[in-house]
Amino acid sequence: MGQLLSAKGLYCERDERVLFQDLEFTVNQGDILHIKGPNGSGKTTLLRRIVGLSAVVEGEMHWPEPLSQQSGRLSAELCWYLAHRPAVTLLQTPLENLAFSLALHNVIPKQEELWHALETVGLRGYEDVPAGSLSAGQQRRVALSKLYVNVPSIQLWVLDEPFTALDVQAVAQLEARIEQFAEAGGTVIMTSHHGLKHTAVKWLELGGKQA
Ligand SMILES: Nc1ncnc2c1ncn2[C@@H]1O[C@H](COP(=O)(O)OP(=O)(O)OP(=O)(O)O)[C@@H](O)[C@H]1O
Repeated sequence: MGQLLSAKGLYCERDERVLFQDLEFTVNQGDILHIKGPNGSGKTTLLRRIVGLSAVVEGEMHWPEPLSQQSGRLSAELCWYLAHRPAVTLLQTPLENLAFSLALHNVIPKQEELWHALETVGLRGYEDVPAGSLSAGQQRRVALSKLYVNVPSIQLWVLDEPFTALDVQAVAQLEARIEQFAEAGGTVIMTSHHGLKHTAVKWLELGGKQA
């Protein structure tokens, strides 16, 4: 499978503290790249740079077409980015949140696909409850539900601590879904303090070693 991202000479300094320097890595289609490191080491900062939301990281990042826009930045329509705090609209129901996320990517799924995704993440029965009335783990499940809708245009998942607040069963289910996406040729770049069991995971440790 082809190369998806190559990054070279990445440097980031915050409040006169160097978070990382001379950082270099490549990501291929089908890879799961696990970015590790202690709290405050710059994992979220790096993910935000990868999806083009942060300008504080210097250095080169190259995406092949069609993943890159003319500016050389990642094209947002080809990627799901799940931020550390679930991007869930609290006044909307899980069903509305999911439909809205997909619509932003110009995806209008069949109603049964939405129900299936919500059922898979254990939110059947809660589809009409405003997300603000759900628990932290359930809100995380709302954000994750889009990963269970098949969107052929999405080639990359960028996930920041996706296991936060999930129970043991939901963690195992999400791990399996990540593996399934990668086995089908999708690429995952993620942070997690939770160790992944998948054997094909590549990892990158900020301030540490790379594999
Ligand atoms: N907007 C900001 N302005 C100034 N400093 C910031 C900003 N965002 C993050 N930082 C600093 O950058 C450092 C790295 O933060 P970041 O969130 O990338 O770490 P992390 O490795 O993801 O941490 P955690 O494991 O706790 O999620 C922290 O020391 C943080 O204070």
